[in-house]
Amino acid sequence: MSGTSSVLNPPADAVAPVRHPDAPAPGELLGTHYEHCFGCGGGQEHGLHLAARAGEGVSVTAEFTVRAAHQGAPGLAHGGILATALDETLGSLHWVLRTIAVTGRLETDFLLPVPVDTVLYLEAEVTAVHGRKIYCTATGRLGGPDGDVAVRADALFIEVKVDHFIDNGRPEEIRAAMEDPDQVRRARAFEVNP
Ligand SMILES: CCCCC/C=C\C/C=C\C/C=C\C/C=C\CCCC(=O)SCCNC(=O)CCNC(=O)[C@H](O)C(C)(C)COP(=O)(O)OP(=O)(O)OC[C@H]1O[C@@H](n2cnc3c(N)ncnc32)[C@H](O)[C@@H]1OP(=O)(O)O
Repeated sequence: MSGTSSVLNPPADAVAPVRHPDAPAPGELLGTHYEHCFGCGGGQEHGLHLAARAGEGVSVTAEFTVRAAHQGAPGLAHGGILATALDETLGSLHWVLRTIAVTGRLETDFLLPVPVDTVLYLEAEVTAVHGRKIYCTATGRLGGPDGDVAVRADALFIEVKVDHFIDNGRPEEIRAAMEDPDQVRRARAFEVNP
């Protein structure tokens, strides 16, 4: 069973997404956007350590290996962790658009159970853009990039300025991030007009 709510259908005057001319080349490893991100950061012991690469067009691919720390039922990945992997992959699209955006809505279908030690092969693409609204979709497959779809998602991301994080984040982490030249460089890499 699959159905998507109407707010995830782009309006008639939405436009096709445009790959930013300075986007990383297809196949290039994107790296983390924040060291302590649960999805992609190296600084989270039980995080997903998801490694994403730029794809063709406005797309990315990623791999996530399910670990024992990610269980819900015995030996199986927790659904929320799988939704996180989809959300993180979708979030990585913004390296290719060079836009900072946050998840507004994420709708997920869980089609197959995903065992511990499985590699989930993820792919995400932007389908349309309407003002600040970025419509996108993602799949997670088992056995290889062309394997059976185990999870999928449709999502709406909303473009924000870097001030979204500076104004809302806990001051101690924001201070540390702003004092880290690598972090400032990474945040700017998302912005077309930093
Ligand atoms: C130097 C220091 C650096 C520090 C920063 C470091 C790194 C930063 C770099 C990158 C990080 C980027 C992202 C993180 C990456 C990956 C993680 C995975 C992604 C996530 O995990 S990210 C976390 C979860 N995420 C949130 O934490 C969002 C909480 N939320 C809000 O902060 C607001 O809610 C917001 C901003 C979304 C909107 O607020 P807003 O006031 O700006 O805009 P507004 O409400 O007007 O919406 C504008 C148009 O979007 C439509 N719209 C909005 N929400 C909708 C919904 N849910 N469903 C349907 N339509 C929706 C409206 O209907 C309107 O549509 P229309 O224009 O047609 O009227």
